[in-house]
Amino acid sequence: MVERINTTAAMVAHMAPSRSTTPDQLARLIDVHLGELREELPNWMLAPSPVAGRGVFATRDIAAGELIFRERALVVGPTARKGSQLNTCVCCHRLLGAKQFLCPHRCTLPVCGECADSEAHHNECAHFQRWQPKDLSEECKELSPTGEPVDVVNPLSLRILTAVRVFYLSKEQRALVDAMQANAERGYRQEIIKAAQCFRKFPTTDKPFMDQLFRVVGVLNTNAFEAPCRVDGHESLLRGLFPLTAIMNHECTPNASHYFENGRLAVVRAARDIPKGGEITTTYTKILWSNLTRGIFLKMTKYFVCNCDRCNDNSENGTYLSALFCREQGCKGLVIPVQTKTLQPDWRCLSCENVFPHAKMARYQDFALNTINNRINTCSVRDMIHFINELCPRFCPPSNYVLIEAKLNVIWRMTRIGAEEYTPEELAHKDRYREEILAILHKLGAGECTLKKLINEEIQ
Ligand SMILES: C[S@@+](CC[C@H](N)C(=O)[O-])C[C@H]1O[C@@H](n2cnc3c(N)ncnc32)[C@H](O)[C@@H]1O
Repeated sequence: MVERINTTAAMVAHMAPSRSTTPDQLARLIDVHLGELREELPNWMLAPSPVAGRGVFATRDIAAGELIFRERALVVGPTARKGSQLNTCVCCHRLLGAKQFLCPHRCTLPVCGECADSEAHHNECAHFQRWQPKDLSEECKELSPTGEPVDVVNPLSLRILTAVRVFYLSKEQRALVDAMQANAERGYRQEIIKAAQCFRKFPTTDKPFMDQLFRVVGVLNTNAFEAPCRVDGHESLLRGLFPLTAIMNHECTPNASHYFENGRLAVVRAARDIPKGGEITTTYTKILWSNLTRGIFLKMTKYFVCNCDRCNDNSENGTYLSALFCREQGCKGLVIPVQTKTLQPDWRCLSCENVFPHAKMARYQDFALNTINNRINTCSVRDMIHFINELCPRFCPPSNYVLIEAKLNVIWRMTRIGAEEYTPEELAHKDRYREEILAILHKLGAGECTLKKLINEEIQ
């Protein structure tokens, strides 16, 4: 039975923080959370990490491909990202009708008829009602071409739902949330301030509650994953907190890979052999991104600078994923960043040895990125293959990560269910792209990573 909490004060009292969770307490909370998914003798353990904070470590040798753990989400909710279909039930994640899909109890959350009266929706429904959401449907009536009322969801209030759900977890589950790292980032406050504007009675003056909420949102932004979920053919992205998966620290070519089953189960496997005592790592970025792109992403979204071997090698294990063409007239050499420990390096040509300032090369990289991404968004697969093979080589070296990602996009589109028929020549290009990407993953030492599995098993 879900506990019913009726006032903000009761929620806060129920959510009292335990500031200093010891490693033993954290391990116990994780065990309780794993429940029957916890192995009797796990091949992992939690320990302080030389990389950052706590980490996950191998208790014995683990072979590549071996299962490390499976974990159910502690809490999930809608990501409500740009481009998400907001008319998706917040409980069962089914696609709802296009016009009327909001909860009949006027909490303004999109929910199906069955879930509207379910135990799972009860607390959050009452909670949103108490905050008195502003009803956008009335204001946006004129947007409907027929003048009929059309339900409208504010993505900002929808995104706060995962945080609200944290307040209704059990005491031990909330102690686990409280034991997780929360980066203190001012941008996270904006998320709450903007959400507050969607309600008439958001308790903005209730400092203890707001402090709790800021911390919960900090925990979510530091640790939550975007986990794909498919229900009746409808795909949505869930914002899911998987505490054990989240405790794994980042490495740009990690020794473990994680994937999600229907948004609610995380599965972690060894990508390479991991020796007893070794830290088990995962990646917070895309594996094919260049050093600079990963560095900027980690700095801007996770607030740290990675210092792994791959980040410290400006040839990027010989993959030259950052490389651009030399800007010197007549030279078609490859230019790569010189220094590795800065996000604004000088760039040097491997042929003529000329050095270029970062600003110039960053503009060139942006041009390549925008040109290729514009094509991806607007071109058919057939035109994309022509563009990649005939036009890209004029301005972008074949090793550049943007071009590699474009090839991955072509493979992906060609193997989608319901994709059109392709000529033998087009299929041969697809196979060549596959081989190229597998060779890059091999050079990176990525082992049995998720992308390799995807390329070999699903997008052949
Ligand atoms: C999801 S937490 C990882 C678990 C964290 N170590 C803990 O003790 O809870 C993500 C945070 O861990 C730290 N972190 C993870 N990988 C790192 C790395 N390779 N280098 C530096 N900091 C890292 C960063 O502060 C990052 O924002």
